[in-house]
Amino acid sequence: MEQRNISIVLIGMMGTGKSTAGRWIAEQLGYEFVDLDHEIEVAAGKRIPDLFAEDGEPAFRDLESAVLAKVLSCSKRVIATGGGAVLSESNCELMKRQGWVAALTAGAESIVERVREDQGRPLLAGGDLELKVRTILEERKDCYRFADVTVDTTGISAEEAGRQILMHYRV
Ligand SMILES: Nc1ncnc2c1ncn2[C@@H]1O[C@H](COP(=O)(O)OP(=O)(O)O)[C@@H](O)[C@H]1O
Ligand SMILES: O=C(O)C1=C[C@@H](OP(=O)(O)O)[C@@H](O)[C@H](O)C1
Ligand SMILES: [Mg+2]
Repeated sequence: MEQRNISIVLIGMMGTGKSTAGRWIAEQLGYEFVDLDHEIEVAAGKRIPDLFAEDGEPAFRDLESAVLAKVLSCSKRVIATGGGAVLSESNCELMKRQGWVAALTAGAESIVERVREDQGRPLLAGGDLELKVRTILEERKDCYRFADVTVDTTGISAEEAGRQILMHYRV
């Protein structure tokens, strides 16, 4: 597929700025912005915390995979995935085959600051936030390596992260 039309898929830990940078990149390119979490909420008819609480994480993951396959069927999209979409190997294979994949990273302290006020992430709810962030970062540290490009967002704005991704995409 011609790289200039291929959909951009953003992966990375919660709070690395996938949704924020993704929306900005889509605006710059005139591509459609798709937030996978939003599409999952529409498909489920409920918010993500309710989906986790009422149906469980496995049900969320199944829906995540189904919605991912659907949104990857079109080019000229910027797709912000959820941080755990990479936990399924078949999801990763699909992203790699159907999209151009950019991974966002950030240090644990930055992530904690960014997600602290947001109650929308059930995996980070309750207890010691920093410990949860560090544990999940460690558990998933190898899951984002398959990306075509990786951008560290620590200390830079979401817009600057988007700019760096676009520079690589346009090459
Ligand atoms: N590069 C950045 N620097 C500072 N804050 C950011 C940055 N990117 C995103 N944010 C903020 O961090 C929070 C989480 O961003 P979000 O885009 O939802 O991340 P993700 O989709 O990766 O979980 C939001 O409040 C957002 O405004
Ligand atoms: O990392 C994860 O497992 C998750 C990340 C969230 O998306 P963001 O990465 O956009 O926060 C959302 O999909 C859900 O709460 C689970
Ligand atoms: Mg997001």
